[in-house]
Amino acid sequence: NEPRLKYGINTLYDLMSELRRAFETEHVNIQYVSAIMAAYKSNPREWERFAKFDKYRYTRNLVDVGNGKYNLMLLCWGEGHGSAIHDHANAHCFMKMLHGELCETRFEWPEKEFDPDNISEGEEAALKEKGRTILRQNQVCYINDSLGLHRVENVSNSERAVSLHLYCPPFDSCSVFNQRTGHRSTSKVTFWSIYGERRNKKLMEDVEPE
Ligand SMILES: O=C(O)CCSS
Ligand SMILES: [Fe+2]
Repeated sequence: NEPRLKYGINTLYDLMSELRRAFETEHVNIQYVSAIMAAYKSNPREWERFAKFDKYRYTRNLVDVGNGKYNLMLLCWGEGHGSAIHDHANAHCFMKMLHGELCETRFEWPEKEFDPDNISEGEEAALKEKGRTILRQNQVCYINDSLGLHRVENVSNSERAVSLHLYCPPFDSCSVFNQRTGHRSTSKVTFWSIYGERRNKKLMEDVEPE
């Protein structure tokens, strides 16, 4: 199902329908999905209706449930907002920059299970950093658990950032890690808005595929 790419991905709608086609089969073609997402040139007029910012932390705004195969969402990062160090719950994670820049820092998995009686003191942290990348507009980044953990942050103190994330299969919780101790805990992930609507808490849980 690659021929469509030669006609280009002109709108967010094109991108969403091409992604639906790309995920029709069980096999996830990482190169092809990355190429489609890279081919879309960000146009704020197409995605600003999903872009909701919160003063204190980044927001997750559901755009499409992809026939139940994946979640496509817009993440809105105020100045200085960042994620915890996290894994991706055995799912594929594709991330495309739509506005501003984000800094991605990757980490190795903790070598040993967290031992509360033996927390490594001193500056050597339990999670080894293994690289830092500045993601710029329209760039696509891919990660899955076999590639390690990461933290994503908007390090700018003057510019907000918006990124488009696709998780396949969808998940509603992941693991978060303490960089110094390697302690792992589970974090539920929620949506600030659904299909552009800010809904009350109750409705957040029961999102049915469109
Ligand atoms: O989905 C999240 O909240 C993590 C954003 S970085 S992939
Ligand atoms: Fe992530």
